[in-house]
Amino acid sequence: MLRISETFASRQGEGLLTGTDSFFIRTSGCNLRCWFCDTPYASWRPEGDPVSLDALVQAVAEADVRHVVLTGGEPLLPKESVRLCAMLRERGYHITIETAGTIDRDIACDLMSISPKFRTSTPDAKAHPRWSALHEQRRMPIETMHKLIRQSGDHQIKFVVDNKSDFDELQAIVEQLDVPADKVWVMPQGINEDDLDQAATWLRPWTTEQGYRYCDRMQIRWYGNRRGT
Ligand SMILES: C[S@@+](CC[C@H](N)C(=O)[O-])C[C@H]1O[C@@H](n2cnc3c(N)ncnc32)[C@H](O)[C@@H]1O
Ligand SMILES: Nc1nc2[nH]cc(C(=O)O)c2c(=O)[nH]1
Ligand code: SF4
Ligand SMILES: [Mg+2]
Repeated sequence: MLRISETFASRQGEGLLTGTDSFFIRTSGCNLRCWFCDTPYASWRPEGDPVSLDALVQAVAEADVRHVVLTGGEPLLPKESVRLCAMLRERGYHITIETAGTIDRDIACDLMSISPKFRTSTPDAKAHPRWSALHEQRRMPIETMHKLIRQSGDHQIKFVVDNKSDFDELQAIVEQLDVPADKVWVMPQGINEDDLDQAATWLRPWTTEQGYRYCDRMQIRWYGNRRGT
């Protein structure tokens, strides 16, 4: 069983597979608490009931797509995700895992999409002292990220940039992960088109200068910031 906040058919809105029809499985629960989390119903206030792995495989079959995105919350937190991923791959699906990359699991997927969390994503220490400390302690286990990358067919590193002060940390992480520039995606923090358009004015040129790839959040442009899209 896996606690699930939502499943839905949509198009991948971010990164390498942008535009690809996909079935999304969103686990509930997260070991971090980014202040900007766009799915608080899977992190800060986790919702949803346990669903059997067989029922999830069945839901994927009914969706009639080849691509599955396992996201959350943090999909590597429940160990049952390893089995679900294996079951789906045995059936020939392409699996993307959207993860913050902080949990060490022996899991194989087709595209490991790691979104490392900067110090600026830590929640406010006064309002959330416990989660602020845990976020800081957990967010950057570089060796775990290396291992997740090694285990998967392909990978992308997708940074959420809130402001220019994130640039130095981004560069330091790219260096430590030792990934080529074309695996690095730079995505603006934002949950509406105005945020995205504003960020693009300063973030897109910087991204291009560095040789990285710019990651718009197309689902917001296609559907708005709505659940189940
Ligand atoms: C909700 S997270 C779930 C997977 C995993 N916990 C993670 O953070 O990678 C899915 C994706 O949304 C990104 N994200 C969450 N809130 C965001 C925001 N306000 N602006 C931009 N990206 C955001 C995350 O960085 C991640 O790439
Ligand atoms: N359309 C769409 N594309 C996405 N790519 C990553 C998502 C996520 O929340 O992990 C996501 C999502 O929630 N919707
Ligand atoms: S790690 Fe992902 S799911 Fe967890 S709080 Fe941060 S953005 Fe939300
Ligand atoms: Mg999302």
